Amino acid sequence: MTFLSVNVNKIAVLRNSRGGSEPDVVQAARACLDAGAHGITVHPRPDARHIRAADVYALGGLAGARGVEFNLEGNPFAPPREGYPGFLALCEAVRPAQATLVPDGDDQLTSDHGFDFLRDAGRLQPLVRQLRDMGCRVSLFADAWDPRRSEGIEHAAQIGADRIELYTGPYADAFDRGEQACMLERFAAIARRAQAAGLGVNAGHDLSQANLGAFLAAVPGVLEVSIGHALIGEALHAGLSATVRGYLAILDRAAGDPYR
Ligand SMILES: CC(=O)[C@@H](O)[C@H](O)COP(=O)(O)O
Ligand SMILES: NCC(=O)COP(=O)(O)O
Repeated sequence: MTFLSVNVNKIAVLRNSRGGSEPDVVQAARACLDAGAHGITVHPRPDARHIRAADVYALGGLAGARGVEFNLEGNPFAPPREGYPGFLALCEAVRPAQATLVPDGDDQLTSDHGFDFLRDAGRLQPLVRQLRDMGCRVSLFADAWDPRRSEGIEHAAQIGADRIELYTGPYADAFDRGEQACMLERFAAIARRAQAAGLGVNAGHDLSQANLGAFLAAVPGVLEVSIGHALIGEALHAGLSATVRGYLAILDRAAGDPYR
């Protein structure tokens, strides 16, 4: 069984667009867990464009109270700044069940590549150890489509990581073009190599109800998918009709009010 961890970054995007606290990320996370999601993911960015440190603390508390996995994603090399204490400091404070390290820069619109393990293993090793000492399972964001980056995937196991997370953005793009077959073969091959090295395999980025089934059918043993962007968009579409009907019911009641 593959676990679903819902990424609630996009709820915070909406909230921050108006200031204030609505829509509330903790309430959204609670709804996801009530519906059966296995965990909650957030990927706070140093510029606090969506998830803020306070959200991380609140969601960590919710996950702890509900006994579900909290997956905290981020770049461990990004320096702290005002409003962002740094990835390791956040992990120290909330002790997420899983820390997913992602090598992205502040200037990126979103995550778009995994680690180059041949190059990055040395500097990752002490961080992996620190996070494991905090009690976190450690997962490293990994490419499957770019042979140069996935070349040293076994190094992830050698430096003590528990899992990799396959960056599925290129798969989602290929799926949209109807050209996913060759991409799926590459993902399946890297997943098998990682598993042979003793690593668990997670996956995420741009997965959706349209492309998830084919991915899981082709790639063996995926332990967890973290999904946010498409899931929150799909949830908006799924909920729009009912919400509009709710407003119309209010207007109907008001029209029948003789004191109006
Ligand atoms: C690592 C990954 O693929 C996701 O965490 C993704 O980066 C979400 O981040 P944004 O919501 O900022 O795009
Ligand atoms: N790790 C991937 C994630 O958390 C969500 O990515 P996306 O579904 O928002 O693209």
